[in-house]
Amino acid sequence: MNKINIKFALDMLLNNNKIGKSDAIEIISFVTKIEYSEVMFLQANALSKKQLNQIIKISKSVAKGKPLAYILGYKIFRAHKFLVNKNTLIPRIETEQIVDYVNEFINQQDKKMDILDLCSGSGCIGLSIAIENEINSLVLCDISKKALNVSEKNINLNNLNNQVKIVKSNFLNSIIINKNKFNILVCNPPYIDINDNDIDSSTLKYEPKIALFAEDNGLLFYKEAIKKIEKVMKLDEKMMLIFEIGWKQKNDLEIFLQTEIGLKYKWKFEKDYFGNWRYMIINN
Ligand SMILES: C[S@@+](CC[C@H](N)C(=O)[O-])C[C@H]1O[C@@H](n2cnc3c(N)ncnc32)[C@H](O)[C@@H]1O
Repeated sequence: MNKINIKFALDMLLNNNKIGKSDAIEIISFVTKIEYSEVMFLQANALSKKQLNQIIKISKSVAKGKPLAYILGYKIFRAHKFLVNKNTLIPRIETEQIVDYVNEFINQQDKKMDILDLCSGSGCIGLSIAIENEINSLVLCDISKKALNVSEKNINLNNLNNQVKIVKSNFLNSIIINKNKFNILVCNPPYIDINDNDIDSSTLKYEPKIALFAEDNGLLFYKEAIKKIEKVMKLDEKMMLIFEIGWKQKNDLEIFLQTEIGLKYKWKFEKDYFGNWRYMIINN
């Protein structure tokens, strides 16, 4: 048996303490073009010298702190492939759960929904919803033209051109000017306090600052969206807003919700799978 095989490369990658098992399989799949789900069954397959060198090069870059998604040029999110580059945040596993809440809401409705993904980045949230449901329309909205270019590629990759539109906007400005209204608003805005020093060094070095930081202790975008509910949501139909939040932000947001919307709408907070407060959901 050829010693330079997939098993050899997997063992080598797993010796790199920055690479977990699923990333190691993803690297092998990327280099060999073997489906992710097949890699573990084909461990005896030989690797060429070129493939092994490519795997070693990727492993070294990851060891230096470069995020694997930026090296490969994509990230798997809810089993869907999304292209990413240095202009888009890398989709996070916590964010996947937003789509579960939206899917549940959509399943309870008898009409197709109009959806806004605000601060859309790669488009991973909105496009996952469009892939997993029958929707009426989806708008991806971001201030970064470069991020929108990536999301456009992701629309094409998933054959969603008919339902999805892209809008470049400073938060809700263009949406409000165009008088667009939605049943569902999903939003994972920048929410790290600009004075927060406790940020993963790789995130800080490689990911776009514009995707990370927000003023007002990181609360600026939530407050703006909550104040504008009447202007962007279809209030005479069933509606839902769902935001990803920082794990320390629930109390401050609760106080803001009490003063800003009181009993006008229902709201709740939910924890992610790691036990952190992570989602703010507002309904009529
Ligand atoms: C935390 S990232 C989220 C990206 C993607 N939705 C996700 O979950 O992976 C925040 C996004 O907000 C965008 N953004 C920052 N400031 C904005 C603004 N004023 N208006 C619209 N989008 C903004 C950034 O360009 C970035 O793509």
